[in-house]
Formats: sequence, C-alpha cells, structure tokens
Amino acid sequence: MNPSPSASSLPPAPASPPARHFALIPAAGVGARMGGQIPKQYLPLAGQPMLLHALQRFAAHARIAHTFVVVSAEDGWIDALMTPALRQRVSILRVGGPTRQDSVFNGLNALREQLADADWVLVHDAARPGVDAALIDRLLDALAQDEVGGLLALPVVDTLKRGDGASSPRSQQTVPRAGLWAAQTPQMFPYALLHRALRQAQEQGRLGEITDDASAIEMLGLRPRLVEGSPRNLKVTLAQDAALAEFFLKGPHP
Ligand SMILES: Nc1ccn([C@@H]2O[C@H](COP(=O)(O)OP(=O)(O)OP(=O)(O)O)[C@@H](O)[C@H]2O)c(=O)n1
Ligand SMILES: C[C@](O)(CO)[C@H](O)COP(=O)(O)O
Repeated sequence: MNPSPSASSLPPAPASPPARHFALIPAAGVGARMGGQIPKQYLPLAGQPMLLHALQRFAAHARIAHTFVVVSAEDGWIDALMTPALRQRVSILRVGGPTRQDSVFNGLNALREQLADADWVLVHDAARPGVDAALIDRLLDALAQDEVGGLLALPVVDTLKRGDGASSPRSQQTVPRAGLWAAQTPQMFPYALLHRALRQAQEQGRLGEITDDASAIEMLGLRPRLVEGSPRNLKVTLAQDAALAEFFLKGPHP
C-alpha cells in the first residue's frame, strides 16, 4: 500500500478564486432637495444625464467586473441611457426602495445568486458624477489587503457649528472638527459582510438610522478604513451643487 503522502508532497491547495469587484449604484431617489421636475440623477450635467457619468466611469474601469444600477420599479428614464455597449457592462435592478439604504439592501438581495461572499461591492451614489478612475483605483489599492473595507472621505476643514434649529438659526456650540471626515462614495465592503450588516440593521429596526453603508459596518463593531477622496467627488444634492459639479466635470482639475 502506498504510504500516505507527506504534506510536502501534496500539490498546493487550489488557490481560492480571486475576489471580484462589483459596483452597485443606488439611483432610485427622487431628488426632492434639488427641486427638479425629474429625479436629479437624470438632469443634464456637462452634456449628459448625471447618472451616465458614474455609469460610464465604472463600466470603463477594467478592475470592475460588472456594474449594477438600482432604480425604482416605475423608472421610465434609465432605458434611454443604456447603449448596447453600456448594456454589456451595466445591469439594471428595478428594486429601488423608500430610502437609499433600502435601495442598497434590495440591490444586494437581488445579487445573492450572482455574487460570492468574498466579492467586493463598491456602493456609489448616482448623485456623485465626479468619480473617476483615479479615485476608484485609490480606493481599490488602499483596501487591497484590508479585511473590513472602507470608503472615500474628506477630512473636515471648516469649523463646524451646531445650530439651534430655529428658522433663523443661531449657533449653539462649535463641534470640534479634529478627526472628523465627510463621507463620500464609493464605499467598498465584502458582499457577505455588507449584506449581513444591512440585514442586521433592518432586523433591529435601525436601517432608517443610517445614511451610508459604512454606518452599518460600524454597527457590527468594525472600523471601515478612511481613504482620502476629492472635492470633485461632491454629491449633487441642492440646485447650486450642479454648477460646481459641472465645473469639475469639464475639468481637468487636480
Ligand atoms: N430611495 C432612494 C433614495 C436615494 N437613492 C440614491 O441614493 C443616492 C444618494 O441619495 P440622495 O443624494 O439623498 O438622493 P435623493 O434621495 O434622490 O435626494 P433627496 O433626499 O433630496 O430626495 C442618490 O444617487 C439616490 O438616487 C436611492 O437609490 N433610493
Ligand atoms: C452616502 C453618502 O453620500 C455619504 O456622504 C450620504 O450619506 C448620502 O446621503 P443622502 O441624504 O442619501 O444623499
């Protein structure tokens, strides 16, 4: 009988397939604060609908395996954006929910059969049209050896005041800004971890408490890595944000 092979004679264990990176773009909002006639992600910006900028950036990025865009079930605009080339790299998920986190959670649920636990998901706001390959690479590179994940963010440089909530507010106090960061997106986490974090938040009735994906990860007691983003990656929230976003999109700017 052949002796049992020693450990050194065994072939190397098959390496687990490298984790892939997917983008998930929540684009099911209505843009109430923008005050437009149509949801802000479809308003024209630098010559094309706002959403198309982020879709094109992720679709063109060689390290992003595929991009999923979450829209509302009744969305009547997204199909007009989808060229045959874009449809090769972007899939539409008509599972938008009442809040951003609902839309993200619904999107993750819809991908249970397509994504592996260890695959990375980069969640990026459709309302941040200024994301580009350099910022995506910065996040991917910074988290290449990370087990938790992280997000693009900007250190706070302004002095922060807490207002009293009056219609003509007064400052109640200055909030120490040391160590404070303004979160941006993409926010990148392993699929299974983010899915579990959002599911747990929903089960605890706390999904409404969180406004970004990293908050759910923090609720698990984990600490997402902060990776410096850029002012050009601003979120277009109010009407006046559009001009600044357009300025950056018509760049080039540092
Ligand atoms: N129910 C929602 C709400 C928001 N979002 C998306 O989450 C991103 C960030 O949200 P925000 O800037 O707040 O967009 P809106 O919710 O559309 O804006 P508002 O709060 O002014 O209505 C946007 O790309 C938005 O489309 C979403 O997918 N589903
Ligand atoms: C996710 C986010 O862009 C990080 O700053 C932000 O929390 C989204 O907030 P919104 O009110 O849903 O736009």
